[in-house]
Amino acid sequence: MSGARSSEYSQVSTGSAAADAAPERPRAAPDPQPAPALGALEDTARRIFGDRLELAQRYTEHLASSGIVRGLIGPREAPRLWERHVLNCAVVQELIAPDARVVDVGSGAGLPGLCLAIARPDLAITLVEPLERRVTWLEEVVADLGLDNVTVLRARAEQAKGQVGQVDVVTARAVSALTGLVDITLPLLKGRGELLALKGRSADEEMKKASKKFKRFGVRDSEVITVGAELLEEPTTVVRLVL
Ligand SMILES: C[S@@+](CC[C@H](N)C(=O)[O-])C[C@H]1O[C@@H](n2cnc3c(N)ncnc32)[C@H](O)[C@@H]1O
Repeated sequence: MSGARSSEYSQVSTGSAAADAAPERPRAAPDPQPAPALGALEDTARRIFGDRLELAQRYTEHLASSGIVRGLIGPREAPRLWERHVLNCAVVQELIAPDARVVDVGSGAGLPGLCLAIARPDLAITLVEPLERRVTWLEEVVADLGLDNVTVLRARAEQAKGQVGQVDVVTARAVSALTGLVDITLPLLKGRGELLALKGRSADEEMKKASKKFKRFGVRDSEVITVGAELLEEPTTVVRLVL
C-alpha cells in the first residue's frame, strides 16, 4: 500500500482497561519505542511470570518495537505495555486449570494468548487470528521466544471449530461486545468448557444483554470476576461463562 500504510492498531472495547488504545491512522509507520522498564512493577511481574519473566520482557520488547512499527499496537501504548496489557492479561492465568487446552480468539498482538503461554508453559494455546499481517508477526514472536506450547491459526473464530480439537477454555479481549462474542466463541467449546472474556467497566451490562442467548448455548453458570486485585493497581475484569 502506498504512503498511508493501512494500520491495524489493537482496538479495544469501550470501557476496557485499555480503552485509550483507540485506533489511529498515521501516514507513515510509527517509530519503534523502547520497551518500558519494569521499575516498581518488577516484583509484581516476577510474582506473575516467575522464572519466565525474561521471556515476558522479550515479548514486551517485540510489542514496543516491531509490534508498533507494523501496526499491531498503538505507539501511545508503549509506556504502559506492562500494566495495561501484559500483566493485566497474564493475571487471568489464575482462572485456568493445569494443562488446559486454550484457544485465544482474535489474538491480535498476542493479548492475552501470548501472556498466558509465557506465564503457563503447561497450557496448550492456539492463537486464532484472521489477519495475515498479525499472524505473521505472531509466528515470528512465537519462534523467537521458543514457545513450543503455542500454535498460530489463521482463521476467523467462526471457521476454527473443525481445526482446534477439544478446547477447555476460550479467551478473548477486545474482539466484540459479549452478545456477539458468544456467537463466535461458544461453539468452539463443543458443549463443554469455559469462555473467559476480558472486559472493562461494561462487563455487567454486556452480561445482561448477552444472557438471552445463554440457554441456547447451554451456559450453566455465568459471573463477572475481578482478578489480580492483590497485584495490580487496576485489576482485570473477566466475564466467565461455563458450559
Ligand atoms: C481490537 S483487536 C484486539 C486484539 C487483542 N486481543 C488485544 O486485546 O489487543 C481485535 C482482533 O480480533 C480479530 N478478530 C476480529 N473478528 C474476528 C473473528 N471473527 N474471529 C477471530 N478474530 C477476529 C481482529 O483481526 C483483531 O486482531
